[in-house]
Amino acid sequence: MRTAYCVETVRSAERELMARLRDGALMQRAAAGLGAACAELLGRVYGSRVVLLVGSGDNGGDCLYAGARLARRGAGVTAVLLAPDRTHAGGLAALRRAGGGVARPGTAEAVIERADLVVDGIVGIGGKGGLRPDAAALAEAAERARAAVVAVDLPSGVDADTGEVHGAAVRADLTVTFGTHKPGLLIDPAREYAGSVRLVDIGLGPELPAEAELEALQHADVAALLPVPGSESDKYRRGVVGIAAGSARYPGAAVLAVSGALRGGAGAVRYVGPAGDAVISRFPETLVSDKGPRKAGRVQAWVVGPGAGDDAATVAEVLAEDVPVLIDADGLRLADRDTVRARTAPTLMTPHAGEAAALLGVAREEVEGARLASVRELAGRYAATVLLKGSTTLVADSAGGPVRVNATGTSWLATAGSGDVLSGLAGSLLAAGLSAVDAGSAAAYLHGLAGRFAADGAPVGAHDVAEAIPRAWRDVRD
Ligand SMILES: NC(=O)C1=CN([C@@H]2O[C@H](COP(=O)(O)OP(=O)(O)OC[C@H]3O[C@@H](n4cnc5c(N)ncnc54)[C@H](O)[C@@H]3O)[C@@H](O)[C@H]2O)[C@@H](O)CC1
Ligand SMILES: [K+]
Repeated sequence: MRTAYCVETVRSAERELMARLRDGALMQRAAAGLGAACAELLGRVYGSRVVLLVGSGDNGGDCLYAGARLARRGAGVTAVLLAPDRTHAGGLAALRRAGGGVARPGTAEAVIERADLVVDGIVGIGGKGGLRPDAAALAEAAERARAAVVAVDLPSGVDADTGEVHGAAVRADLTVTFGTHKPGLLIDPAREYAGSVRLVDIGLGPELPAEAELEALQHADVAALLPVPGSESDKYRRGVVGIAAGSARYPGAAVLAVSGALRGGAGAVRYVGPAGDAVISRFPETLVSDKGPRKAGRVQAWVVGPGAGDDAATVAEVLAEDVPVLIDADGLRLADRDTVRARTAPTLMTPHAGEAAALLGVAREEVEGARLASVRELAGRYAATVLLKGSTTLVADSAGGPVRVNATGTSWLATAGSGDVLSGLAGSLLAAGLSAVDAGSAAAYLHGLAGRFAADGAPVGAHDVAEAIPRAWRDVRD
């Protein structure tokens, strides 16, 4: 499991740890890890040109000490100081002792333009809001330059706790972060600014609380969640998932939701709705019923909404069932909020940013720019588990606990019907007995991986993604 902690938690863990260490020890650990990562990126340190962008806090201190390490190995290191009178004194002295220098006023842009590597120590977890104009100018110069950019702890200008980016921020190729990931490094849009992320252990682990603010499942975590039939299993014990989806106008949504559900681990898939013929001709193993959800027979979890058009009655009927329900697509618009809130069985809602924006009454860009706040707000409003789809999918539960973030997705997944496959897959995992948070995050993980396998660098259709789910499943369990 990859975990991320907010600034406040990091600060208090650091205080605990620093109380037991000599002054400056943590910064030396950070600088050693940072220096090593920079050296690796440079390949040849001797003779390389390194420019340090140095703000007035400890982030600048890390940067200066790492720069001193590179200077001792023969790099030409120049520091650009944003606030010369408030620069970390120890770090600057170390850089000078190692043979590094400070850029003369007015030469910053020229120095950056000639650099092989720019190290961004403008601001770290002490940052507030978008970069100030003088810092923003340096970030822009670094973006224009051909140099590789390494961010210290965080790309300067991104919000560590939320992943929001307000105004200019540094675009890094690599971010070297200390002690723990910060939520912003795993959530878009900030994640994109971070490039690849390397975590340097500075001994913070034992001081961090057991429960993180954000979690990202890895292969082993997903493998442990996936249901495996035992020798005594029959289809009912493995779970029956009901799919109430599709309409005369959108029969394909039903087919795709069923295609995801068949690969999700439930023992049987029951389909209810007007697209029965289309479903059965593609997937003859589906149990098809035209009697409506209540009379469909045994179901351990329902998926309602994909391609549902305006069929509010079916949505209401499903929500009245006392089993886990996944609401997607049209169902999100048709579901009555108070009814969802009053449910005692789990509810998992799976909006994309546009659907989430409609439910929240804000613009789509607002949701995309503040994904963490949006998913939490929706979970609270509906007293449900909410999976917000996107380049970094988030899953939040109204009861609190860590928000899950999924990063296996690929932009090739932004294709019609891909969400229907996900809802079937997640519904199937719900029927197999996973909690709403686990079902949502394991489904997002498998779906993302399946998308990568199916796409392999080329456009794919949603049915290709569904067909690649077994491969994703095997890959995770290997
Ligand atoms: N606290 C610790 O134990 C450790 C901290 N470390 C480093 O220290 C950093 C935190 O240091 P600080 O608390 O000094 O804070 P920072 O260095 O992150 O930022 C504070 C400085 O940035 C300026 N600033 C804030 N917002 C700005 C903006 N929007 N535009 C331009 N300038 C802005 C402030 O005026 C202040 O001088 C971490 O990110 C990490 O790099 C590491 O050395 C490891 C140990
Ligand atoms: K930084």
